[in-house]
Amino acid sequence: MLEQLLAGSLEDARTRRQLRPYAVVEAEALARPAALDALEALAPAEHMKVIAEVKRASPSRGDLAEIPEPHALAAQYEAGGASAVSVLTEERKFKGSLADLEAVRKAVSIPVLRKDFIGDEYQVLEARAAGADLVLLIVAALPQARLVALHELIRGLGMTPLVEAHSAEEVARAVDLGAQLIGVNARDLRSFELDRELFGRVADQIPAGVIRVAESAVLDVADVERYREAGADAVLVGEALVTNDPIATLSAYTSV
Ligand SMILES: O=C(O)c1ccccc1NCC(=O)[C@H](O)[C@H](O)COP(=O)(O)O
Repeated sequence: MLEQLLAGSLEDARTRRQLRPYAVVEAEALARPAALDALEALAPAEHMKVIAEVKRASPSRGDLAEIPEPHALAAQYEAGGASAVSVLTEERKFKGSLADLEAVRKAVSIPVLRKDFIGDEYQVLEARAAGADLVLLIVAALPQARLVALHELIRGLGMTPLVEAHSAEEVARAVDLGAQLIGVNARDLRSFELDRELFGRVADQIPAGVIRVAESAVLDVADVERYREAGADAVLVGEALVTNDPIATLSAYTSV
């Protein structure tokens, strides 16, 4: 499934590129105001930080919420105390788009993450041109040389890579990259199986000074508390926010 998701996102990017060539998008990316400092926004603090996700659907859970106005949901996330907003821009299975990201960027003043299956430079430029401050890189999806190149490009454009791992070996690869923001995803993106204990097993591999994010299947305050005890600085939450009152849920999560 991960390979299909990456191939689909790359194919869709190639289609967009026919209409908006690389040089055009690059010029737009370079003309944007500077990206917001996501490392500052997500820096360890007294309480858990939350990256709140705009998520309509997913391969593992099907349709979750219609979200006709992603900008309005993102504004609620900011009002509720989120430190950053994640926008799923993958179109085929998550029903997202770059237009969602652009709308969210205009509505909030906290950092915005492009959450997609990123495999080439054009997608990174698109992210910056749309106003993203962070870009997701999934270790399992890419050979190390590709990760290094995309990590450097994201940083070179002033954005922050969120490097996502799902095993001790992938965390080691993220650390080797020099990632300053590492996410440990409880969801295996191939089988969709959830392992909420994984974060606790690998957290010590992440060096001091690197921000640790626990991702996926954070469904209640007890999950947030468990991740906090295991050393998470932030959680990335989708389903629980789009299927419940986002402000009340965020208020509870950010009190941990
Ligand atoms: O969510 C999925 O089913 C999924 C399947 C395959 C690849 C990625 C997938 N999700 C992306 C994410 O990482 C989550 O959207 C994010 O961590 C939030 O998860 P949740 O709070 O469980 O909605």
